[in-house]
Amino acid sequence: MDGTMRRESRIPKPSLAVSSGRAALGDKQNTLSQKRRGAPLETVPEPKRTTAPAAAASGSGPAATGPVAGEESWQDIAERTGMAPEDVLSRRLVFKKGTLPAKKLEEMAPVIKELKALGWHLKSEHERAALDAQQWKSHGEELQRAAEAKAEEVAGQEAAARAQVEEAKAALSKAEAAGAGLQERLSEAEARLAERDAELSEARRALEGREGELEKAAAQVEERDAKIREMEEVVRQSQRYSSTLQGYNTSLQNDITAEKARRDEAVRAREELQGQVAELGGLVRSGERMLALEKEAAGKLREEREAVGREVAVLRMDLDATRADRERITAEAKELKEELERIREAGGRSAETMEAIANSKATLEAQLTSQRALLDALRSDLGAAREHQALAESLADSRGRQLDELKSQLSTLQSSLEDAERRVFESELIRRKLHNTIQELKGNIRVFCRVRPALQSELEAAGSGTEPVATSFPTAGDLLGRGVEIVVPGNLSGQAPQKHSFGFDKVFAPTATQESVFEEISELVQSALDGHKVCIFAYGQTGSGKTYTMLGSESQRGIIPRAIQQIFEGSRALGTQGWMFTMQASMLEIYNEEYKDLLARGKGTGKKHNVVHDASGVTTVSDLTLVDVDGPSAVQSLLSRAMEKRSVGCTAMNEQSSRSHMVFSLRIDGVNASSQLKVGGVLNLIDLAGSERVKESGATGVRLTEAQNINKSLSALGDVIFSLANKDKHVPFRNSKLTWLLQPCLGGDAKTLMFVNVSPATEYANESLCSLRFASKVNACEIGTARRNVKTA
Ligand SMILES: Nc1ncnc2c1ncn2[C@@H]1O[C@H](COP(=O)(O)OP(=O)(O)OP(=O)(O)O)[C@@H](O)[C@H]1O
Repeated sequence: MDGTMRRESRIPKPSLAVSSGRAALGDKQNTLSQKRRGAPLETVPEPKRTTAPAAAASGSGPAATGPVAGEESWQDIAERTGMAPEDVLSRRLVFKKGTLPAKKLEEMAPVIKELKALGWHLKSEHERAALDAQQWKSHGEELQRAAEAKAEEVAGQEAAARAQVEEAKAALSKAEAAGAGLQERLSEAEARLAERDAELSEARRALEGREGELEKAAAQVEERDAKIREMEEVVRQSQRYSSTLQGYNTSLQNDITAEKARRDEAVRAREELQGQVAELGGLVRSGERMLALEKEAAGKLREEREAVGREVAVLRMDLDATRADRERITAEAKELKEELERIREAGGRSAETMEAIANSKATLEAQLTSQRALLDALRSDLGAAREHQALAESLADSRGRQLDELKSQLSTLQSSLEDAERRVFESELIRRKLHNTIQELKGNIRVFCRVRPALQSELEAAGSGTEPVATSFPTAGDLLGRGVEIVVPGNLSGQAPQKHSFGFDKVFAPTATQESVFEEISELVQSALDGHKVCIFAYGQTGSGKTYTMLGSESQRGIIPRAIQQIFEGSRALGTQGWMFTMQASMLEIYNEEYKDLLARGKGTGKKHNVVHDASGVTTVSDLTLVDVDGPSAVQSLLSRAMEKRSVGCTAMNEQSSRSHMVFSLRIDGVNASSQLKVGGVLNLIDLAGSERVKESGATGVRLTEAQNINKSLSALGDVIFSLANKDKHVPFRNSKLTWLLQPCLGGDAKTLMFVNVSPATEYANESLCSLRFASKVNACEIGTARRNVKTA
């Protein structure tokens, strides 16, 4: 309920008790006076009649002051006569002429009585009216006082409300100012965060750059390592060859002083190189250690960066929360403002609203305080994060400096390596030259051994407790890179396992690639272009990797395709010196002691062929298809054609076993128009069929015949080699088609290289031992000095 109404109801109201006898007149008078004032009838307050005037009430006063007891009152007269006071007052007494005064008095007596009663009545009415007026006056005064008090109260309330409104306004503007400050601080914090983010991403980029440099440095170190290994290998070869030099032909006595000087030079160079290698090794190791430290530091840096990133994320979350709070506060302030507006508009002065405003203000203040605290915390967090960043940056700087140092060390290393490489290259040239001279003078067949990797089937076949691999390689000493050891397991008759060591011109371990193998023979291939007869053949047990070494596959190209490519590239290079080359290729196989033309077509197929060697060492195979070739692709298509025809079968030891000896022959004729020189070289590349223990392979039928023929021809090859080694007068070249075909290579003026292919499996250790023994004999076999076929045109 409205407070004003409550207060008005408390103001005393004069009560009016109207006597029933006077009601009509009073009502009439009231009505009249109201009409005169023009005020609405129902709103006129009725004065309260207290008591009648004392004299009239008691009736004990003199006649002049009140009616005489027993006299009729005006009310009775009016009731009786029905007259109104006006009727009495306006009545005129008319006497007949001559009426006596006594009579007149008598006639006048009732009128006088009526007038007296009316007079008394009017007097009492007047007194009553005066009393009422008095009461109305005091009531009016009371009302006036109440109104004044109320006005005062209202004015006080209004002033209080106004003060509260002012206070709320001040609180609001304070809140708004605080909000604006908060906003400002938030944007500042955001700007700082953005700055921080940019700094962080820059640091991250710098770090990535450093990481890239680290990787590059690591790659360089690896490259250097590989080069050092290569250098070590070269040094070892130098060692080997320098020691071989000592034992060589006494016929070189005259040259020995010069050779010795050269050898000493090589040894000195080698020692110097060894020293450099050791030094470089130390440098590389320290570089590696530094790199490891660097990597560790980079890892720490990365962790710190991640920690900073996490802190930034937390800060961002805090900032979001602050932003949400700020928005909430802004919304509340807005609501408050709206509320104030409403209050202002309504002019309401509700104490509750004021209280609510005060409460909101207090809440606002509390929130502002907490926001301020949060901002302080944020600020301190930002400071800490900045410190972290500075630390990370200084760390990155020091890492950068270390990296620069490392780089400069690496460049020093690089230049000393380049220097060492140059020296190694020079000494390698000397070594090769020396080696070729010795080889040519010595005139023996060179032997390279290649041990293939263990096949999955071999690893699986090895029983538990049996070592699947029987071969090993010396890791130091004179035989490093050219030695191979094989352990032949013990047998049931009590024979203990036996280890056998062999040394060849070169030994390729299972890890050797096709490329590295070819690199070793490329010079030999090159000499075919110079007019030499070059013969490279692969010998070994079935499944030991002969075809893989000679032909390889599309992705792992072997010696034949690589040699062809080199010959054509070399011929093109010699073209600039005036050389013109023509080349003819042929391919044959010896299958079951028969020559077969692998390039024959139509009528040519199935023809019988004979081999003839003329006095000048030229070998001719009758009716053999000779194809002019002008590039590697032409030869490649011939190879594919031939391989389709070659006799291949599945044996117990090899799914794709070559059942024949395959001979690829490239005749190279060169003419130099300016020097009038002619050269005639031959490149024979031979993939022999594999030796096989018939008993163990369990071959029958066709496979048995093939195996017998293969073994027979290989044993004939052995006989020829041994005969040559013994310097027998008669060498049984004619004992097989193979030895007859290879006669010029084995016993003539050719440069011959034999690959002995070996399986590493313990299962085939006995066969491998046989192959290695055979190869050893071949290596010791002297076949004469290689001769270059050069004539004047
Ligand atoms: N160096 C090597 N690296 C990987 N695999 C090899 C290697 N040498 C040989 N092999 C694999 O060994 C298996 C036998 O090799 P390959 O056919 O060359 O033997 P082979 O001596 O020619 O046998 P055969 O005398 O029966 O013809 C093949 O699967 C071949 O791919």
